Amino acid sequence: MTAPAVKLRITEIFASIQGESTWVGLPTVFVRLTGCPLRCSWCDTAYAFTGGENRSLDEVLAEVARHGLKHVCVTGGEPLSQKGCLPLLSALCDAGYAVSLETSGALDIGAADPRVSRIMDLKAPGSGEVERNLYDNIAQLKADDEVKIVLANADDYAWAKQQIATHRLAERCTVLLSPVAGELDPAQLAEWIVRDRLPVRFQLQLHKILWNDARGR
Ligand SMILES: C[S@@+](CC[C@H](N)C(=O)[O-])C[C@H]1O[C@@H](n2cnc3c(N)ncnc32)[C@H](O)[C@@H]1O
Ligand SMILES: Nc1nc2[nH]cc(C(=O)O)c2c(=O)[nH]1
Ligand code: SF4
Ligand SMILES: [Mg+2]
Repeated sequence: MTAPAVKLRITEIFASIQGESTWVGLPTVFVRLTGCPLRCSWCDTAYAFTGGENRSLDEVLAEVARHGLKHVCVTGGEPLSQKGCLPLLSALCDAGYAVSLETSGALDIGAADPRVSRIMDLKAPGSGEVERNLYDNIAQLKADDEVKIVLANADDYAWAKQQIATHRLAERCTVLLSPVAGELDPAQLAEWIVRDRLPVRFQLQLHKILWNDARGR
């Protein structure tokens, strides 16, 4: 009996410079899956909540291959909200790509192919989705995963400090602190991090510096 066809709903596939995580700066193919069960107040990708096109796994792999890059970032929307995301991740790894997964932290990361670098958000209160954090994910984090906390204000920063200490996040993997574009002054966040000697990596969304909020960049 042949395996059922893998279905994927895709918003966009594009080549750009990785703008986030420790992979920042690398030419990368982005595969943006459609749909998300969360509605973070500051989400910069609401256009991926709906729409998209049905694509087969083979069609997606062929389009990724046409870009001729080594790095692939599977994102969304919330990619793990589609069952097809898991076989997509494994097929990309089997094809020899270096794969990262951008995920909200609200869904179980445990079934993702262990070769994938999971860039997992921990939603701060300013997102309006702090209740959705799935704390069981933390014990599953590997050294090549990353936790990203996007901060909208000083309260979010205080919350992040508490989370980092309580869950000893920096002992597990890289912790990224990222300011909400247009809400928290990046320089202010950088000064807090240095002042408090936080064991984190400050991040700015590089692609927004290059191309503002353009889609498909
Ligand atoms: C669009 S989300 C898609 C992946 C997944 N749904 C998630 O939330 O991690 C990709 C990344 O962009 C971040 N992000 C979304 N809107 C942002 C904003 N306005 N400022 C800074 N980061 C933002 C998210 O926190 C997440 O780390
Ligand atoms: N250039 C670029 N880098 C990114 N890294 C993570 C992104 C995302 O939307 O998940 C993203 C994105 O949308 N564009
Ligand atoms: S989980 Fe990700 S895609 Fe969904 S609303 Fe939040 S930032 Fe946007
Ligand atoms: Mg983005």
